[in-house]
Amino acid sequence: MPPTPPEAAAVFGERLDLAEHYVALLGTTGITRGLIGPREGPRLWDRHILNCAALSPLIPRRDFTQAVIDVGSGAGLPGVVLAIARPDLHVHLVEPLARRTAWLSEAVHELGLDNVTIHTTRAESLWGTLTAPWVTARAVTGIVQLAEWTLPLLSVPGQVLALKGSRGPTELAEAERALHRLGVARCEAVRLGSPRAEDATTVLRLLVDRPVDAKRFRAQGSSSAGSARRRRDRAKSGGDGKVSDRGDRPTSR
Ligand SMILES: C[S@@+](CC[C@H](N)C(=O)[O-])C[C@H]1O[C@@H](n2cnc3c(N)ncnc32)[C@H](O)[C@@H]1O
Repeated sequence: MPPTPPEAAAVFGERLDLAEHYVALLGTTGITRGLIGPREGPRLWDRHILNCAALSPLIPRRDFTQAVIDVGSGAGLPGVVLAIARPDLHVHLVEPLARRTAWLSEAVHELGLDNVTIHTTRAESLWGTLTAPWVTARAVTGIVQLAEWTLPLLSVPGQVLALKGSRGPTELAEAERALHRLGVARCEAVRLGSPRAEDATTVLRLLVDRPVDAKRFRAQGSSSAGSARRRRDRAKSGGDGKVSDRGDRPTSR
């Protein structure tokens, strides 16, 4: 297993042993069962764990439990990392592929995490049944399609936090008008500095201050304008937006 970097202690505090255990699971059965690419083993900490943990300071601590919906969790990135770093949060992992959620269930059980719920389904199928003030996602799809899938999951006020790489600000600039049309009140690209990051990390933050009606997206989803926008969005982001059962690419950060 890759050695634990010194920054990890500051991020995980007394739950560092849990983070190390999760890295060990990712680096063994996570790889053999195809949840994470075989070349990711040596860079699990830098490219995955610390990259995902960078989201944590964007969710302020409250004196009550806040829910987070992590969409397209794959091997639990960033949802499991947040659940380990932040026992004050309850994290819902949303992942449609049963093969992946089977591994996630075993991992969550082995880590003894009691602040995680796993949903084997697509984000859109939870519209009207699950809401939270925070939605997180990494490497799932382009920002406009992600907004379509996730804005109906937000309680108000609420935020989508999408982890991106150095191209994040450009992606946001290109998507801003479409995002406002979908009901986003404000959006910004937050640059996160990490001395160990291979690539600059950006979080695209979408703020919503009134409920977003999912019916609008159902209607848009059937329109040719909606389909054309999604095709453009996918092409720009490199995200496929499809649910395929191949091994995860490292990320499209
Ligand atoms: C490239 S993987 C990224 C996994 C993880 N977030 C990471 O950074 O390693 C994208 C994941 O999104 C899931 N996904 C695709 N469409 C989805 C949808 N509509 N709702 C929820 N998850 C979806 C896929 O099954 C896949 O596991």
